Parts: sequence; structure tokens; C-alpha cells
Amino acid sequence: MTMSLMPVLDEAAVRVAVRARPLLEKEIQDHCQECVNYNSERAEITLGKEKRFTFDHVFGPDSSQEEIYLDCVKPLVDSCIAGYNATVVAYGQTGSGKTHTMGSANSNVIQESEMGILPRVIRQLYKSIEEHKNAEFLVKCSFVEIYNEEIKDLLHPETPSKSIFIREDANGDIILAGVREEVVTSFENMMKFLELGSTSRTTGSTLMNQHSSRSHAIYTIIVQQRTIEDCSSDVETITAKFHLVDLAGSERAKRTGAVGARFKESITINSGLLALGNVISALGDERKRGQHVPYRQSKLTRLLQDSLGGNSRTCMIACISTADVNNEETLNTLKYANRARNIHNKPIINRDSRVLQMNQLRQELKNLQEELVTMRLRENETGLDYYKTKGVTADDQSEFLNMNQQGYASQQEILNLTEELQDCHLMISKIKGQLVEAQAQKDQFQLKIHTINREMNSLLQMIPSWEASREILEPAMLFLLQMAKRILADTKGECDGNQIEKGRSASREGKKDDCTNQLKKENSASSNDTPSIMKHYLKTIQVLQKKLAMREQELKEKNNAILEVTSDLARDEKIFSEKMAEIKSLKNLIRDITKEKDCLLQKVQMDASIISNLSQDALVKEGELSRLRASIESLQTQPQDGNKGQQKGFQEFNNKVSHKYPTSVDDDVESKDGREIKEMSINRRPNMTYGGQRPNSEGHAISEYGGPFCTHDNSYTTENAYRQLIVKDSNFPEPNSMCLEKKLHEIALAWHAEKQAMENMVEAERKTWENRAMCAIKKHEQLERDHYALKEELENTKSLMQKAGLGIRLSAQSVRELNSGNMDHTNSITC
Ligand SMILES: Nc1ncnc2c1ncn2[C@@H]1O[C@H](COP(=O)(O)OP(=O)(O)OP(=O)(O)O)[C@@H](O)[C@H]1O
Repeated sequence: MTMSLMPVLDEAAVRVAVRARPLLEKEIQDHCQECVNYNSERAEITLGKEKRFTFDHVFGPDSSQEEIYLDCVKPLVDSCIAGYNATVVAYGQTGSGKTHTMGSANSNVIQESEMGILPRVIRQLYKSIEEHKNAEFLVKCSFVEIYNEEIKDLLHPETPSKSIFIREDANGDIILAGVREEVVTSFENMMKFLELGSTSRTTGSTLMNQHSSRSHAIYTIIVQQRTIEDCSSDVETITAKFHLVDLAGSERAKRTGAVGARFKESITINSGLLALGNVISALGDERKRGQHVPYRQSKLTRLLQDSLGGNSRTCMIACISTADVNNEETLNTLKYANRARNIHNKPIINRDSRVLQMNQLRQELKNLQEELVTMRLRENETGLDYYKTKGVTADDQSEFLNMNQQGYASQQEILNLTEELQDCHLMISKIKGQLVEAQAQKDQFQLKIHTINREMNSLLQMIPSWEASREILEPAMLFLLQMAKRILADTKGECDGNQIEKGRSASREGKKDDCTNQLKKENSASSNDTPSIMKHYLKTIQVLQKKLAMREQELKEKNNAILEVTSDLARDEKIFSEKMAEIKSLKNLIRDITKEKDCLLQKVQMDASIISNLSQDALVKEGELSRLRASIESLQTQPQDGNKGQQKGFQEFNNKVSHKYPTSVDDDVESKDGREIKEMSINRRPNMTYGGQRPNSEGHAISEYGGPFCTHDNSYTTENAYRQLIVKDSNFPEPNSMCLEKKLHEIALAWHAEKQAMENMVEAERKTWENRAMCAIKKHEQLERDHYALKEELENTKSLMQKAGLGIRLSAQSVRELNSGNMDHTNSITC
């Protein structure tokens, strides 16, 4: 058996319902999938797999218009008749079904089952009015829209927007000055006004909704009632306002395809909704309680000031789409709605007690006037007696009497009236204070009565289950049943009779005595029935006490667990922040290493291109070398005899050349006859090929190597020098081909060795850089693995916290940062 009562609902809290619309034709054609799951009984909604929210009501795509009206709005109509202000706000992304739910579109052709909230409210209102026979009702309505931050009177479109202002009246209630309210007398009459306003409302077609509302529409019903009590002349006036708000949908211009005027609309719509979100955050956040609420940020929030955090009972209906393409918008709407649940309003009955005060004051005035007359008469009589004793004639006496009476009357009257006026002022202020106090008391009592009512109802609902479990025996159950019924009857009587409201403590005391007597009587009756009942009571009390102790113990344990989990959480938070800092520094390191890696890769590429150039050059050189060899061979095959003198000359020449032009090409060279040959300092660069020239038979230089063989002034080469020597000293024979080949071979070998050395060096360098790049990549991978491990750890901690009933909330910014790895861990976790 469970003893827990149903949770008592806070009447002042903003109620939030979520309604999901089914997939539309177009969405089905586009193969959209449903991404929302509901549990209407537990009022839970899950988006995707993980994001779960709880609201006061959850309606799936199959729920009917009537269900939504009965669960969310009908209680508000009843409380409006009782004198409380009420508000229903439909919120959601564009095309999510706000207008459909509110029924604020032109609805004269709509079937009964499709009828939205607005026509149902009007119908219920007139039904209730008919039932309240002891009151006179005056019903008025107005219909406005906020379009591009301007208020338009939809029932009188000719009224310029500039002449409409939002003001606060003397009681602090928000009023719309400049908007004309229409008196309505019947359901049909009011429906006509609704249709008239709906046709004037600004709508437009977007990619997401063919008939999209481009403005926030507010339909207001004002109900004034005068309750006339039979036995008194007191008349009380109660005025309640019922706002039905169909907000424009939040939208992304990219998806709606809004351009031009539509785009401007879109911006103002979103900024109005943003201001509303700010107000909801300010009111819904425990930490921000008592701080400034930015109602003045937009016309919408200013108009809804009473409805959010003020004197109103409010229900917010968050409309969502089930299609997966709208996942992001749906999540935003659910978050928005979830915040609104924390808003607490201060609803009171709006009594206009001026009439009551006037009646009381009139009565006071009448009494005072009567008193005055008697006083004057008494004073006149005293004056007449004096003249009589002095011997004045009867005429004189009467004249004196008249004069005296007139003068005195006028003077005294002024004085008296001034005093009266002061007294009246005092009394008015006193009565005003008393009235406000009484009103507040009455509201508190009524709230208590509602709470007791609900508790008793739930008790009555629970009794059958006790019966089944037979844990509480029949007499005890009977007693509880009687008690519940009696309290219900009492509270009902209290509500119906307006007893508290009158502030007549005597009758209240009497009633209290009656109740006590009755209770005593019942107690004594039941105790007389049978003494065993007492035993049962005691037994039941003992059982209940045990259970209470158990519950207390459980509570203690849970508290301890919460403490433990909180300390765990703090520790985890610390670890988390440390890890995040580590990740941050590692990320920075990765960034640096990646940069370095990129540089290295560039260098490696450059080296590779150098190598390929060198290889190409090598190929070219090899070709040249083979050509050279061929030419040498051809030289060798020429007849040797006739050239002996020549060979000798060549030998001499070679000696000369090898003496004068050694392979060390940086030497200063001086000819035999003292002529100085220019210094030939040869710069060899790895990507340069060596070249040279040899003279042909006519004494012209033939380019054999083709590559640059640079000297300081780029004009001399060893071959040039050699050619010049030949030209200058014509006694020198042609160079010996063997000697030339040897020279060339030496040059080729030197070149090969150098090339090899270069290649080895480049290869070594490439390998070093490759190794470094590999290291960087490995480090990067390790860091990424660390990062994911940390993320997983965080998820685990989150789920642990959720299991422990604490839950972690990460801000969107933090989640983004976490995903990007740039998490700033301060203030990132909220428990
Ligand atoms: N519960 C529902 N069942 C069936 N159809 C629905 C439901 N809710 C909405 N629709 C359909 O979805 C479309 C868009 O609905 P509606 O115009 O009410 O959206 P909205 O939220 O008011 O959009 P906007 O903000 O652009 O004005 C309409 O064709 C409507 O008939």
C-alpha cells in the first residue's frame, strides 16, 4: 500500500503543455521520419534517444482538439468566471500547429472536431454565464496583432497604430490604451468578431507554411460581473481578462526562404520571441529571482507582463513538429517550454470594490447628517432660554433665532463638512487597506480550500485500492471516507457561500464551532459504536508511524546519497576541468606539431623536387658523358704516327695546363710569360651542373657540358683559358685525346661523388623529417584518443548524476566547445 498523496499542483505556476503535430503530406513525400516519442501518462517527451523532458501535459499527434481544450484550457475558463485573469499562449516553430491549436484562423467553416481553443472558450464562457443566475455579466472583446513591432487593432483596422499605447493602470495592470473593446452579447456575436479580426490578420506564404502567421495575435475577452446579494444592498464587481495568444512562429530565413519584406518580418518575429525567451529565463531561473525582468524589451513581452509572472493563471502550449528535419527547432521549443515551467504567477480575484465603498460612505454620511441636526437643535434651544431670561420680546426672539440659526448653520456647516471630509478620507484609506487584506486572505483561503479539495479527492481515489489490499480495516476506512466527504462538503459550502469574502468573522467562528461539534459528535458516535474501532485506529496509527519512520529513514539515506553524489560531482567537476585544461594544452601542442609537420612536409617536397632535378641532371650528364666517350673513342681510332710531334706538344701542354690549371679551380693563374690569367673561383652548387668547352679544329669553343661553369665575372672558364692559350701560343699541338679523356673522367668522377654525397644528404634529411612527421601524427592520434576517452568519461558521469537524480546541464556553448575540444571549463557544468 502506498500512502503518498498525489502531488499538489501549484495553482500559481505557469502550466506547460506540449503538442506534437503529425507529419504533413509534404514531409511524408520528402521521406521525413518521426523523431519524437511520448508518454502522455507520465507527461514525458523524448527527442531522439536521449533528450527527455517532463511537462504538465504531453499530447501526441493523435490527440484531439477537444482533449487539449479540456485538459489545459477549460479550468482557466472556470477561473476566469471566478474573477481570475487567464492566459493561453501557443508557442512553437513556424508550421508547428499553433494557429490550428488556438483556432484563431477564420473558423466559420470548421467542423466541430477541428474547432480550436478560441471558439471552445467562447462557447464555454456563455454556457457558464447562463448558469450564473445571481450575477449580471458584461462581456467585451478586443483583437490585436503585433506586426513589425506595431500594434494593430484588428477589429478596427482604421485605428492608426501610433495612437495605441501599452500602459499600466493604477492597480499595476497592463492595459492597451487606444484599442476599442466591443461589447458582445452572445456566442455567435463574439465568433463574428473573431472571424472579422482573423481576416484582417497579417499572413503570408513561406516555404515552410503556406498560410504562415506573420504577427503575434492576442484575442482578449473581458468578463465583468456584478454579484447582487439578496439580503444586502452591497454590489460587488469582478473583472477578469482572458488573453488567447497565437504567437508567430520562430523561423530561420534560410529554411522559410524569406526575402525582402518577409525577411524583415522574420527578423522582428524572432527578436520578439527572443525578448519573450529572455523574460522567461529571468522569471524561470531560481538564481535570477528578484532581479530585473526585461518586459520592456518588446511590445509582446510588455503586453504579456501580467501573464508571465503577474496577476494571471497561465498555460503555455508548445507546438512541435515530429519530423526529423525539424529536430533542432523542436529541441529549442522544448527547452524554451521547460524553462517556462518554473515561472510563478500571483493570481488574485479582480474585485472592483468602489461600489461597496460608496454605499458604506453614503451610509456614514447619512448618520453624520442626522447627528448634526440633533446637535444644532440642542444648541438653539440653549440660546433661546438666555434671551427669555433677559426680557426680550417674542418677535425679537424669533428674529434672533433665525439669524442665529442661519449664521451658525453656515459656519458650522463648513466646519463640519471639512471634518467630515477628513474623516471620510481617513475611512476610505482604512477601508481600502482592510479590503486589500481581506481580498488577499480570501485568495489564500481559497487556495487552501482548493488544495484540501484536491487532497481529499485523491484520498477518495485511493480508498478503493486500500480496500483491495485490505491493509486498512473497514472502520478506519469508513472514518476516512466520512472525513473526506465532510471536508469536501465543508469546503464546497465555503466556496459557494462567499463566507470568507464577507470577512464576517462571527459567522466563520460559528461555522468553525459547528464543524468542531460535528467532528466531536462523529468521533463520539464512532467511539460509541465499538471499542474495537479504537484498537483499529491505534493499530493503524502504529503502522502509519512505522511507515513514517521508514520513510524518514529512506529520506535520510537519500539525502546522504545526494550528499555523496554531490561531493562526487564536485570531484568529477574538478577532474573534468583539469582534463579539459590538459586537452586544451594538448590541442595547442597538436596545433603546433601539425604546423611543424606541414612545414616539414613542404620541405620534404622541396627536397624531393631537388632530388628529381638532380636525377634529371644526372641523366643528362650521363648522356653527355657517353657522347664524350664516343668522341674520345673516335679520336683514339685516328692514326697515331703523324702526330708524334703533336703528342709531344700535347704532353707539354698537359703539363703546362695541369701545372697552371690544377683541378683546384680557386688558384690564381699566371702564364709563363708573366701574363696573369684572371682568377677563376668556381662556385659549385648542388643543383648546378659543371660544364666546359673545348676548342674545335678552327679554334672555336664547342660547348660540351652545357651547364653553367661560373666564374666571378662569368666570362672565363678553364676551357676558355685553355682555348686562349692555344690561340695565343700556336706552337701547342692538339691535346692528347688520352689525356683529355683522363681529365674528363676525373671531372665525371668528382661530379658523381659530389652528386652521391648530395643525394645521401638529402635522403638522410628526408628520413629525419619523415620520422618527425610520423611522430607528430602518432602524438596527434594519441591526443584524439585521450579526448574521446574524456568525453566518454563525462557522459558516464552525466548518466551517473542523472541516475542519482541530480543531472548535469551543459550550456550549448560548452557542448560546442567540448565537441570542438576548446572547452572553457569554468561555469560549464550546472547541477
Ligand atoms: N494537430 C494537427 N493535426 C493535423 N494537422 C495539423 C495539426 N497541427 C497543424 N496542422 C497543419 O499544419 C499546418 C501548419 O499549421 P499552422 O498554420 O497552425 O502552423 P503555425 O504554427 O501557426 O505556423 P506559423 O507560425 O507559420 O503561423 C496546417 O496545414 C495545419 O492544418
